[in-house]
Amino acid sequence: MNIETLSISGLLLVTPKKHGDQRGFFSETFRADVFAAAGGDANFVQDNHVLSTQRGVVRGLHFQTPPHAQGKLVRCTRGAILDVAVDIRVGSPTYGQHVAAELSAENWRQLWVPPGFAHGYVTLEDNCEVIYKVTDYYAPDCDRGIAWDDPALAIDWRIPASDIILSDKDKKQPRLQDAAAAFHFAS
Ligand SMILES: Cc1cn([C@H]2C[C@H](O)[C@@H](COP(=O)(O)OP(=O)(O)O[C@H]3O[C@H](C)C(=O)[C@H](O)[C@H]3O)O2)c(=O)[nH]c1=O
Repeated sequence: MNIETLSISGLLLVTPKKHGDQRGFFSETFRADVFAAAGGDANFVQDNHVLSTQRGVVRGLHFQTPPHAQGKLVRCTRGAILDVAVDIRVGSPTYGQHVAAELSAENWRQLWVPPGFAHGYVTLEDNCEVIYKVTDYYAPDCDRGIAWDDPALAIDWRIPASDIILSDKDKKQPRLQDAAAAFHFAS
């Protein structure tokens, strides 16, 4: 399992090893000891499995506010997504900046998104399945969002805006500048 840091502190790109043979493959997709040794501070309590049937589905940008903020370890087991994490920690030197990582059944990569980030992804193919572990339970009252197309974030989703498919909720998320501050950077 290879784990590398990214341009924004706290984010990790995890690439588990696939052991292939004539039957297929075996892969340890999560190891608590390896993840912790790389700085992943996580106690996962819930697994999510999501199917998006069409290319161009954007889910996000979402986060849960404290006391139910979630860290997320995200992977794509069918198709391909562009996974995006936006630093929303007030006072962070990278506040409002993002990392975008292509996660796919092919590259087998995972993105660790700690609390303090808004998270979202776009499907790059039809029939994408995303599985992710989270460090706190679903708390609808703490569910918040940022507009996927906030011009201040300048996210290149790689899919024409005319092809983007959104939930009704995500059609009316606020821009970051208009959203209540939920996280403060602790250096
Ligand atoms: C998040 C969640 C949702 N639900 C139910 C609530 C709705 O009936 C249905 C769809 O929920 P929603 O439209 O919020 O799903 P997404 O748009 O995929 O939301 C996710 O999008 C981005 C990628 C995230 O990072 C979050 O994990 C999450 O906000 O699943 C649950 O039962 N449990 C849950 O943990």
